[in-house]
Amino acid sequence: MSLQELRRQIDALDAQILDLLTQRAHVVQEVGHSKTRTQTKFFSPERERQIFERLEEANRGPLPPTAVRAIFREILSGMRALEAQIRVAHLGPAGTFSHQAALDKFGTSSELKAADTIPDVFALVERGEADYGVVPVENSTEGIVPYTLDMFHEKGTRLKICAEVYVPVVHNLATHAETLADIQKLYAHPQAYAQSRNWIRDNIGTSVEVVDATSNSKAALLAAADPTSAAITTSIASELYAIPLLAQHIEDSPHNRTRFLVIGENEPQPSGKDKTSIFFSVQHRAGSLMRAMAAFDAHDINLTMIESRPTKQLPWEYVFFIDIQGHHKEAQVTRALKLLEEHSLFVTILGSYPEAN
Ligand SMILES: O=C(O)C(=O)C[C@]1(C(=O)O)C=C[C@@H](O)C=C1
Repeated sequence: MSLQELRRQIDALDAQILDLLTQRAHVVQEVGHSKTRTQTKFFSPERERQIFERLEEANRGPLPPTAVRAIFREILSGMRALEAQIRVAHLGPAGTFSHQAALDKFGTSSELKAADTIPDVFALVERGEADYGVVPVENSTEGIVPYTLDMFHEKGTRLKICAEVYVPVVHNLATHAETLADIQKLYAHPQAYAQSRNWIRDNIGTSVEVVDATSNSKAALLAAADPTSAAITTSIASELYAIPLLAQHIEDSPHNRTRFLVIGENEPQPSGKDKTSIFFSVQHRAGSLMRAMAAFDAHDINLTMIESRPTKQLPWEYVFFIDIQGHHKEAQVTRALKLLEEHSLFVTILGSYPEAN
């Protein structure tokens, strides 16, 4: 078949896709009206999880699952915006992994706002200036982000966790220099540098001057102004500051990822595959933590994270953060949490939300 004929087929298919999207958009507008009447949250992470899961099962290729996901992430973002403009605060500045996490969850049709600190992200949502917030909570190689956990027990936020997102930690080398040999200065956030140290040593050498930057995004901004310098940065920051990527995936560990939480006033219903985050405290006595934790074993509940934080009220007293599989409305989880309560000073549920696909 000629190129012209193949392109005619593509045009006809595009017209059908657009027609179907328009039909879908009309249905979503009706959902939006019904949600306005019943005062239901427009963002429904449990429903979105089911949509992605169904698409993944139905996909027979040749489009890879990541491509189907990316396409539908944007479709859902556009559809959601027909119901309401969703405002999302994330840890800034723009161009960082938190920005990437917010885009991965909400797509480009949402209104994103960069906040200076993790407490600022919470404050924007608490004051109603954003509908949701996106904050980092743990990294697979560096461990937890204490500032985020402390917002729950120390600062006592009323916000709930309503979704989670995992973002692979991908570092790139952005520069206006033509070759690696032309690079004299390297701007990098200390963590990004530490995570790309071997690549830098093997490819740029040890004589390059390394200058600390406060974020991956700031590194790109600084390097964009000087063609003899480079930055370790994210692909969105390289787009944002129009500085080309000379090398991609310079991170030393390909398995490093960061988990982000979406916080808001939304309490998703069970999706079929959920997580529940809680924190609790036990008496400062031998065996009390073990007796409390036995609740999960007794009800066959799987733990995906456990972390302790000092109470900061009395020295050497701790609160425990735990993520379990299941939704707190599911009978087995309800029973386990009741048993946990019997052996704890207090138990606070931070939210039940769909597990990231
Ligand atoms: O099913 C819903 O609750 C909708 O609002 C529709 C829809 C969609 O486009 O499919 C849009 C936004 C929600 O987050 C989930 C799904």
